Amino acid sequence: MKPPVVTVTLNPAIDQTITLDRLRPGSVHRARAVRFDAGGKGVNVASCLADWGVPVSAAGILGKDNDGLFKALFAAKNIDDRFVRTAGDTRVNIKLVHDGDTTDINLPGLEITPDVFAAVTTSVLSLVRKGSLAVLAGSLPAGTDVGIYRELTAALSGRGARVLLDTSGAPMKAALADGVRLLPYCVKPNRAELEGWIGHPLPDMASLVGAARVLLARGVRLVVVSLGEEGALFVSDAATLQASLSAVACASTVGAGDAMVAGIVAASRDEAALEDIARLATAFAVSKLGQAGPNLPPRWEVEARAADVTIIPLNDL
Ligand SMILES: Nc1ncnc2c1ncn2[C@@H]1O[C@H](COP(=O)(O)OP(=O)(O)OP(=O)(O)O)[C@@H](O)[C@H]1O
Ligand SMILES: O=P(O)(O)OC[C@@]1(O)O[C@H](CO)[C@@H](O)[C@@H]1O
Repeated sequence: MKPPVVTVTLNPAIDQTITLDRLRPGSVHRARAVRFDAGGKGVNVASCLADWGVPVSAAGILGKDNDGLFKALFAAKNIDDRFVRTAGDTRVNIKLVHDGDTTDINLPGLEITPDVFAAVTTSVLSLVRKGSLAVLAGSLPAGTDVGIYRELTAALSGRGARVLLDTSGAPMKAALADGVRLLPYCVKPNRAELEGWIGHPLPDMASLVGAARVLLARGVRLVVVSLGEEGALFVSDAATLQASLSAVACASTVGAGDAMVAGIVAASRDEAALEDIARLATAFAVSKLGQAGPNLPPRWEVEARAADVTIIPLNDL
């Protein structure tokens, strides 16, 4: 049996997606539709993995007063619910879909006490073994020590798990700082997150690849830089390539990056080569764009898209 896959979401959210004809700041809007989805980056990754047929445990911290949507998602998709419950409500993040775009308003989240973090760490470590894939994704709840992803990465790597980190700002800096000994196997920043990490603009492919290679030199094995409609860069010691596919439909861009992480996990679990990781991750992301909520369409659709992905080698950059 393949080693277990676990996702960790320390700051999950209920996503309230509101569809507007157009957004005009300062005016009254009449919404066309609203929906609520259990979300947060690691929850979305788990949801897409479950759709693909990968058994997955979802861990992290949920407010016990409004966990109904999460329970329903986990039950419907057979996701192993390992969330620690704490007092209060999980945050509700607002996603405005308008003018062919999405505007996110993300709230800070619950205040978490150290004993809750200790319980999460114990639970996550009990779920992995050598070869496991562990996804650490999203922001941290208010007041959290920014080193928590660095510490979790070290503890998980010490158990032989491969860590995929998708975060931004100070927690990303702490986990990927010069001199940190145990780094994630994979990171998936978007352009703004990578610019924030390196500290200057990355206006073209050459500068993006250069920044990704700084991370490789530190010890990260796979760097994926997601670039919206330009696709994504996949950079490892073996090769550098850009993968893209036109989106046919866009129900919501929320969670496209998380679907991409799920595709990286699914392909890495099968020890796929870099080009196949890029194909599957891109197919997951573009397939999710056509779905409302953190969901994938049927497997055959995703497989057909994977075959259609355009791959451009950039080894010479
Ligand atoms: N308009 C688009 N056309 C084609 N592909 C897209 C488009 N938007 C997103 N994608 C695909 O989805 C991937 C992830 O999207 P994006 O770069 O927006 O991630 P992100 O910023 O991490 O998103 P989020 O945090 O909302 O999940 C891209 O690398 C690309 O493959
Ligand atoms: O505030 P964070 O943790 O950075 O991001 C949270 C979030 O925007 O990420 C997911 C999309 O990637 C959503 O489900 C959720 O609302």
